[in-house]
Amino acid sequence: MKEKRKNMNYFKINKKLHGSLGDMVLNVEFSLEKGDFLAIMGESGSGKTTLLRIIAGLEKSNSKIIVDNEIWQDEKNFLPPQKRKIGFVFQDYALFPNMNVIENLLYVQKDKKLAEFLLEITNLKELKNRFPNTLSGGQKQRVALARALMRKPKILLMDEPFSALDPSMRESLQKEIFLLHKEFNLTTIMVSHSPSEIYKLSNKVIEIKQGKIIKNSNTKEVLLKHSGSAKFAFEAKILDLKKSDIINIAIISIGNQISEIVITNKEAKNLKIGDSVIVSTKAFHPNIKKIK
Ligand SMILES: Nc1ncnc2c1ncn2[C@@H]1O[C@H](COP(=O)(O)OP(=O)(O)OP(=O)(O)O)[C@@H](O)[C@H]1O
Repeated sequence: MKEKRKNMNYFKINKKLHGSLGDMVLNVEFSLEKGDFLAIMGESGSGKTTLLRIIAGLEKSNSKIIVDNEIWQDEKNFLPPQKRKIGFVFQDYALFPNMNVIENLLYVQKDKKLAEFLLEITNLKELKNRFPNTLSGGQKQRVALARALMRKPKILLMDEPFSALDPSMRESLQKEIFLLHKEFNLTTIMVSHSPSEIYKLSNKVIEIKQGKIIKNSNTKEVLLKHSGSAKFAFEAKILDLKKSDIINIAIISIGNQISEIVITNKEAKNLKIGDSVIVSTKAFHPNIKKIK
């Protein structure tokens, strides 16, 4: 893989991990252009968080990391975390509880002007003297984001940043992150389990399984992979299977929705509760009703 093109960021990550199924090797290689928004998906324990921590320099590993033509890590070099231009947003915010909002930002860098600017654009100005325990989840996550931007990062890392938020908070923060990513021309890497979030925010997706990349593509290609000739396709989970005299019904969950669908005898024989399935339809005239 070509690793030194201008504006290219190159990552070749290698680390032995003790996985739940025994030892496994996290071994992934990818490159990103400035301005890319990469989503990383994969089952629990596949190595996603460790990958972010290695890029941030928080874990020792046998890796090669080049960001904006600067070697952060290779066989001979290891740039410590505080020297890497990284912003890290964690799932649980990780704010300093004994510091108010603006102090949390200034701890990273004593640049009052930048801190005031970031508080302004993340709508936190009114809250700058408040302590984290008096803020809502969404507000805390916005502080974490503003703090991550204090370093003017070359790479913004986010580990499931919306998972602790309710759906409306999640949606407004997603919009904010999308705008900030564009405005600051960031290169962002986000771990996420949510296809809709990945679709809205990212332009590239990597899927990891047991430490290896099993898909690396642009977002639309990966997420619309099941469409084929079908018009709609959703990933769903079977919650229950019922059989009446004439028909078989599967109760499925799609995101936060639960639906009943009629299935054939043959399909019913192959399915059991808990299975993940693709439900697709060739409906040509969908009915769409606005609810909000
Ligand atoms: N420093 C380490 N040394 C050895 N093994 C590790 C280390 N850090 C994590 N692991 C193991 O590597 C595996 C992957 O962990 P990781 O947290 O990266 O997974 P993940 O994909 O982020 O999972 P989740 O989606 O549940 O957060 C786990 O089994 C974990 O116990």
